[in-house]
Amino acid sequence: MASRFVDRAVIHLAAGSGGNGCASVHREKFKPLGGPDGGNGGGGGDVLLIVDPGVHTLLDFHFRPHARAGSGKPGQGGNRNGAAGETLELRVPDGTVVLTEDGEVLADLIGPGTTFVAAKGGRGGLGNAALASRARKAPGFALLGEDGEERDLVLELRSVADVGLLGFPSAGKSSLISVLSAAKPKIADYPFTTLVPNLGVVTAGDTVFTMADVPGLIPGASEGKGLGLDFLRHIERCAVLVHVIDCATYEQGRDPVSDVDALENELARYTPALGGDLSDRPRVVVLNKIDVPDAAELAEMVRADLEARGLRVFEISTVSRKGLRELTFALGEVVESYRASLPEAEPTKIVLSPRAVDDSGFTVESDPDDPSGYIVRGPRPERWVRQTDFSNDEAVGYLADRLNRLGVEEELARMGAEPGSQVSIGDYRFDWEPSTPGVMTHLAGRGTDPRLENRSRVTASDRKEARRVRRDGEPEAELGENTGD
Ligand SMILES: Nc1nc2c(ncn2[C@@H]2O[C@H](COP(=O)(O)OP(=O)(O)OP(=O)(O)O)[C@@H](O)[C@H]2O)c(=O)[nH]1
Ligand SMILES: [Mg+2]
Repeated sequence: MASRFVDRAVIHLAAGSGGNGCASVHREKFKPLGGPDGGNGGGGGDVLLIVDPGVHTLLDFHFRPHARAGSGKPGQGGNRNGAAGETLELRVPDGTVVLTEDGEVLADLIGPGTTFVAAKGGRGGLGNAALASRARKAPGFALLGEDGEERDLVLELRSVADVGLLGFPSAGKSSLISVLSAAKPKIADYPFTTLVPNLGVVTAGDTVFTMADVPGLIPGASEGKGLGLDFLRHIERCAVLVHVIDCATYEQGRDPVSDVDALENELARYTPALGGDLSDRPRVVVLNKIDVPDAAELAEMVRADLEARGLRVFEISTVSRKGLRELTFALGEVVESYRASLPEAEPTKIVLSPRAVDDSGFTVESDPDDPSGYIVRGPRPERWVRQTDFSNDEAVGYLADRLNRLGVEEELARMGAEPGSQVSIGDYRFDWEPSTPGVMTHLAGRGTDPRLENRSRVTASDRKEARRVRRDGEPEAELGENTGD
């Protein structure tokens, strides 16, 4: 069969990069150096996964496993900020579980509209206007935009249904859902007809419940045989498990009791990724195909054996429709009492993001590969390094100021770093040149565009501005210290 199972997909996502900030100096006739006016780069677009009730499989992701959100535009002179990159919204079916490639569950997406930020767009870099401060009146640099996050994720579909039908291939699971609900799944006399779960809505008096027909199970499924685990995933969310047993099979070594044993054995060996335990789910046994005389006889024979195990047993035929009404109402009752036993439902989480919020910490360690080297780790130092244009001395000086303020220099000194020691942060390596804490921030040279150096005395334009402020009450560009954290 050429069909592929489409309830699992590996996807490769790239969020948009942030645009670079702009370093620009305002120019006007008679006022050639009017101050920094470089705008900020736009933020990169996120990649979002959003539950859409109109989407039922992960098929699209098989054909298009790569997705990229839009990048932010660079800032421009005249205080123009770059446009933000476009967010990419990927539509996934209800019940999609998001995992890392190592199998760690990141999110379980249930309920229409539930959204998961799968890859975060890079921040835009601040322009030199936003970087200006009292100590750094006209920065001759801007920050670089950050790369967007790139992630490889696994999507798995776990149907959200009240009742899960399980059974050997060709037992009649799809037939059963087709006679109990409006669902019209493919039914055929070859095994593994069903490759994706079919969902049906069943009405039993006042009770309405959903039923999932899942691919056929064979012994060894829990080790991946047949459709294996692809099948077993779907029952994780089902409140009630129904064994659909083919009483008319002539296959060697099979009979209703050993079929139930085989199914139970696979269930027992399966470890639900979402936690919990399948052994406590209520079970019902359906003996199918009793329109066939031999099957009816066999069903009658094994009923007592199965009931002795505490199982509720129903004899049915999806062809003659015998026993269907009784089965439907019994399932409705089991579903109702299971629902009543559940703790209060958690409200649907609308936006899920697994990332930690606190990014303020950092560590300094000696470099195992370099006896005189040190490695600085931490979200902020690493981000600041990525934002730095190393071809610009002023930008490098600004980075040093930031690291110093965070206490990185102090910690390096405490760890025994000396001038010239190799320090690695993220993908970058530096020769460490310690600055004396407290002194650097007063160095006028750093962070000031050399073209503006003679502005340390009060100029005509300063006086003019002061007059304007007295008149209008508002400075033209009073910029606080903005570090772009
Ligand atoms: N005689 C008889 N045949 C049935 C009955 N129910 C289903 N069948 C037949 O059994 C075969 C398999 O039925 P399906 O409903 O496709 O079985 P399934 O369990 O969904 O099979 P897979 O999807 O392959 O796992 C088909 O040829 C059906 O017509 C029944 O009550 N009586
Ligand atoms: Mg089927």
